Amino acid sequence: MFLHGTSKINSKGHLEIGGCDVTDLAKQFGTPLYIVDEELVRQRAREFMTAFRATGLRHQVAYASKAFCVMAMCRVAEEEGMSLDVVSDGELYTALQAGFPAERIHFHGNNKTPEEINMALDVNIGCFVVDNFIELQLLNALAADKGKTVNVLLRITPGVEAHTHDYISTGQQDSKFGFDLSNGTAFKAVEAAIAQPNLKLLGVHSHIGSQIFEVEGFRMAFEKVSAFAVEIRDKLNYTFTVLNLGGGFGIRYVEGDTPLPVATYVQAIADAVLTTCKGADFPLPEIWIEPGRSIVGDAGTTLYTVGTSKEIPGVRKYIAVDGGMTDNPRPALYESKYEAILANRANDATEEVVSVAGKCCESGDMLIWDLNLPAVQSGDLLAVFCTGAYNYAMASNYNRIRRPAVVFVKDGKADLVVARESYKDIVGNDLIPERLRKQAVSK
Ligand SMILES: Cc1ncc(COP(=O)(O)O)c(C=O)c1O
Ligand SMILES: N[C@@H](CCCC[NH3+])C(=O)O
Repeated sequence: MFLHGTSKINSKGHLEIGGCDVTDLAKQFGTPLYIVDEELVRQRAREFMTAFRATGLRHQVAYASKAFCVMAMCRVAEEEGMSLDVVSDGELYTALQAGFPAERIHFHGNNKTPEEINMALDVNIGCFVVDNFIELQLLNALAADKGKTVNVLLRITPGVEAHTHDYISTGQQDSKFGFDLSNGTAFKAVEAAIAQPNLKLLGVHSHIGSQIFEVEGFRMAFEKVSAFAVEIRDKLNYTFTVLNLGGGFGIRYVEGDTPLPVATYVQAIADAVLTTCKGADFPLPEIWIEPGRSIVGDAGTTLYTVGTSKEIPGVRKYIAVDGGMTDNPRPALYESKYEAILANRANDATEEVVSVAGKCCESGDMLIWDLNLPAVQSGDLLAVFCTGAYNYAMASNYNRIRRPAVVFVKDGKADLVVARESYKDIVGNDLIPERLRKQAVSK
């Protein structure tokens, strides 16, 4: 059994995270429950910050809040000295409500609306990562209306395919994101950006994908990006001061996943920066990165209560938990794999192989196939590990299932940071038009 961060099995044979016995957490907060090991989040953030400091490069580590965006997490990101990457008005609003400094926020997205751009302009966010020509014009016009000049990076697709699931790989040429480097579009975008009076072009951004286990993709992306920076300097006499290499640093979900230590990724990036810039006599740029999953992924655990089971002799045994694809859509979307244990009987010997189903009315609502567990009983607690990234963030109300609560645990204390949705929340935005109300009454 692989335990992350502060997780351990206590003397009662129960899973404990952040000094809290999860069986107590289940009693106090109910299940399903997202449990976040705050210390591990902070540790991951510090690994990036420390590794960058050691390189001597000017840098920003921007937490990609899409991975898990709640106000408490924004507070932790700020306290750890990170910047913040947001991709929507909702994420921006969350960050601002949490008091995150606007000047450390970077705004991403391939279809930012005028309302979103205005909202970000009004609070003077640090940087827009511009994705396309329409946005370039729109941003300049809206900034001009407000008499402002804004920092921008241009998102380019460097033509590097990271080895990961197709749906989460973004740096290849055939992608909805960014300006294509290889066909000259990125060059035209730089010319267009420089010509806009209300935009200050800092440099370019590239993101090659997610859950990446090797440094080669980052190195290749940097080589392409830096060669582009040199080309721009030589042809347009314009020098980029920022290069952003995005996120995508992999984590260990299951046995066989082999992430590199954070310092290895960072050192490889720094080596590429130093060598290339020296070779091209290019002034050292500020390096930005945007880790999401690698900050919060392994710090999250989802706790479920087992309910029913179904055995099909000679085929398999299903056990069903009180959540599923509504709180973790990743297995259904990407065939993602997870490890799990019985949190209330963690020392019991494994006795059976079960497949873990959710409670949605959907055959594809499976969390884990073929998991070794002790003989499972109704009422057991199942802890699924590594659910900190893209779980709460991608949760839905399908089947009108209420989104679970989130607790931060640390030093034996559990703090509720997101309350479980209520029935009221479920119908909170519903309205019954007068004519239907009458019908309902007359039935
Ligand atoms: C532009 C950008 N930056 C950062 C991230 C964060 O990626 P990850 O969570 O894999 O670090 C993503 C998502 O993949 C992204 O699209
Ligand atoms: N949502 C993806 C990662 C983000 C991909 C897009 N930037 C996942 O759960 O793995």
